[in-house]
Amino acid sequence: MPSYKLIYFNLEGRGEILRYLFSYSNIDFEDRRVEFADWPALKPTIPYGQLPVVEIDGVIYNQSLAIGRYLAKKAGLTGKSELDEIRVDALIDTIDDFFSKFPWMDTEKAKKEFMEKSSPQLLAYLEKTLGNNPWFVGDSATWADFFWDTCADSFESYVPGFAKDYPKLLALKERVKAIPTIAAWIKKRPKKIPVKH
Ligand SMILES: N[C@@H](CCC(=O)N[C@@H](CS)C(=O)NCC(=O)O)C(=O)O
Repeated sequence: MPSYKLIYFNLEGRGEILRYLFSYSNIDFEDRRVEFADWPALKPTIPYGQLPVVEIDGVIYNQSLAIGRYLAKKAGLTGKSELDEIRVDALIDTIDDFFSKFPWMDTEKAKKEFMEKSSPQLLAYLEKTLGNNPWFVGDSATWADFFWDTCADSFESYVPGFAKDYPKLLALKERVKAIPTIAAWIKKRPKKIPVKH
């Protein structure tokens, strides 16, 4: 088994999908959390100067979704057919587009306004895709379900209740969190630093 080290900030953010995927597959990984004060010195040593990265047997790989897809493939979480894989990737890319546009560093007001304006399109699409099924694609969980849960948790810490009108999407999050290996990870992970509102 290769040795895995995830390097990310002490946040859920873009690192948490990888922590979920490692945990789901019971793959041991070092969960290295970089302090913001140490980042300027570390940044030049990281390919493309951004986190997360994963070191596999001493070699650094970047881009969270490239790494996520590698782990999801190993776990059988990318979809059961080629067409299901398109559906899963489309969900991942759509949620990621939204995540990238979210004004993380802006004011609380700007975050709330962005959510009010832009989230209905995302949430309606996700709810329609889910329909009355337990998972977004096919009859079992995929990493798109996991990604929705981890990203929604990040949005929720800044704009509480942003998905309150979408009970099916909220129930999906609970379903992901109830998967035993994910539940075990959530129980042992470091507590989130509360966001000041
Ligand atoms: N597309 C990249 C985005 C990575 C990214 O934006 N990382 C941010 C944290 S979430 C970062 O490293 N910020 C610090 C910096 O750019 O100096 C990925 O998914 O890995």
